[in-house]
Amino acid sequence: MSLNKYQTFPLAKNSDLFKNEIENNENTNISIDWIEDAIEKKYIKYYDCKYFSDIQEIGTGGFGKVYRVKWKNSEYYLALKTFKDPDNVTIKEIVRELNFQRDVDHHNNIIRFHGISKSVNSNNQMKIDSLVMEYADGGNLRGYLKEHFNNLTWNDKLNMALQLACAVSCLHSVGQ
Ligand SMILES: Nc1ncnc2c1ncn2[C@@H]1O[C@H](COP(=O)(O)OP(=O)(O)OP(=O)(O)O)[C@@H](O)[C@H]1O
Repeated sequence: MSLNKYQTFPLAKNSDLFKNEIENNENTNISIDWIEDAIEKKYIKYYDCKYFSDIQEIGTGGFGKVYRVKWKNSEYYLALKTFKDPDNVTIKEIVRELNFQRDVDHHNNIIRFHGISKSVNSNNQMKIDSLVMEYADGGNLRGYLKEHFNNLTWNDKLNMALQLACAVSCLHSVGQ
């Protein structure tokens, strides 16, 4: 099964002006409204968590736990970056991450953003549960090098260094 990539955000809301407005605005509701609007217009794909199965914790990051899940009945794995109880700062970080993902989504060496899973909180307001990402099945680079370093040729190492430099250069080009 192949999942669509929703790379583009609403054009009118895609400008740097709007991006700054969102990121600098104290009002969290504007960020929430923006995400809800993008989901409604299908610029961001919404993943219903009832279709996640075979859920396995794979790591912990700055936002919260990261899980590997299967989507619907496919053999296809996704990574979920979850948020326990996103406060105002986290919600702004999520919007920042969404904008940032949009800018780098074309790059082969950067994990794809697929969408969002959400629920409703006690105030009947949308609550973002997780970012749904491409699952990297090769583990992290440190682990990979630990296990395989001695078997890598200079060509392999050069290729890896090139891919890393390419990805970092792309991140720098969008101000990260
Ligand atoms: N897409 C993914 N596929 C596979 N494993 C992942 C994926 N994303 C994260 N992980 C695992 O979860 C761990 C935490 O990832 P995460 O990106 O949340 O943390 P981070 O590196 O601290 O970044 P951030 O500061 O953005 O939260 C990683 O070290 C990795 O082992």
